[in-house]
Amino acid sequence: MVRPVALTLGEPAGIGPDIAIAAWLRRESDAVPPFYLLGDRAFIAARAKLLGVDLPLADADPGDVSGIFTEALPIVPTGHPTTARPGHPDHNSAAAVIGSIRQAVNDVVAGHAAALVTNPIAKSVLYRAGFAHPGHTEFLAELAATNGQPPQPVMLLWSSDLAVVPVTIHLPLREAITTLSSRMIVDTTRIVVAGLRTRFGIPRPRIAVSGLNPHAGEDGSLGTEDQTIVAPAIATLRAEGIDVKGPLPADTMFHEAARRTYDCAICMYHDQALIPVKTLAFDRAVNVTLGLPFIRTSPDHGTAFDIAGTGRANPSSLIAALRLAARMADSTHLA
Ligand SMILES: NC(=O)C1=CN([C@@H]2O[C@H](COP(=O)(O)OP(=O)(O)OC[C@H]3O[C@@H](n4cnc5c(N)ncnc54)[C@H](O)[C@@H]3O)[C@@H](O)[C@H]2O)C=CC1
Ligand SMILES: NCC(=O)COP(=O)(O)O
Repeated sequence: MVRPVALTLGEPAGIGPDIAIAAWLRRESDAVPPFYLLGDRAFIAARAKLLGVDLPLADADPGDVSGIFTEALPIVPTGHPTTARPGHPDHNSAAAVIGSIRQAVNDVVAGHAAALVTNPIAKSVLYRAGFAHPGHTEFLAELAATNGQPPQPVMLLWSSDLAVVPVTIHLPLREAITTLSSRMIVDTTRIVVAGLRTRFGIPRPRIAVSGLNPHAGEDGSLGTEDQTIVAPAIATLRAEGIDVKGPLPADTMFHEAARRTYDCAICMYHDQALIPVKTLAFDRAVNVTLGLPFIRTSPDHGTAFDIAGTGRANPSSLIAALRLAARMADSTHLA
């Protein structure tokens, strides 16, 4: 039996429901693997109606999904009635959003689902409801903790044009710079190399590490962190036999010819990594969390409140996330 992918509700006032519905409608044309949505059936039915879609829905258990998927979008109820209006986020939806994530993680950990795909959440809305984690990446690591110790999660943005990883993730830029350490770069890169080998079938990943400062510090005259933090991390990784180069000036490492020389770029902060990949591949890139004991992917974009409920949301990145999650779940033979 094919185990399905568990898809979370995400922020209900955003485009998550729209793209979930659109992905199911494209299940045949885009070879979308069987998935189920963890949410409120009446809410999904109302959004489909708003979008003008005649959508068959079926309440399901994860075990029933592969038999249902061709005929109806399977909904696994979470017990949280949801009433959000598109484009109008409300922190009262937080329990439904977080409940959906928790239940999906339980399903994956219990083996009922092959992988977890998350729809976008509005982080500031959840913060107002008391959510204490910067984003999914850190929350999922907390949920995966053993003996109170969360694994180090690594955010990989994957596309056929470019794969990038930010070493510091959801931090204010000032804090990202003071937090950055050689240890973080080394630990992150080790997790990336292991993930590319076991989940992506790249036996000897080629890694490019960016500098932090303009021109990677210009020999120390534009900042010393490239010499004192980044270069020693690269030396450590090289001594372990990892194919790694850098620190590379971040402004010149993403052009087409440069991209052909590496499999993944390790960057020092969020926007240094995400701007190039979202510019090159906004519709195709997938956010993957490495370092967890289960597979998690997500579309690269956010909640897009400006177009929720209008039918203009493009489901391509979600479809890529569903397909990649299923492919990664199939790749355990590479481990
Ligand atoms: N994995 C996650 O949960 C993520 C959540 N977010 C959250 O999303 C919220 C909004 O973030 P923004 O920076 O505005 O980014 P966004 O990605 O939601 O929107 C940026 C622009 O891209 C457009 N867009 C996004 N996805 C689209 C799609 N599938 N089809 C067509 N157009 C699309 C939007 O309409 C908007 O004009 C924030 O609260 C942020 O925290 C952002 C990124 C990832
Ligand atoms: N910009 C990427 C992003 O915010 C995704 O965060 P996460 O919710 O997947 O941790």
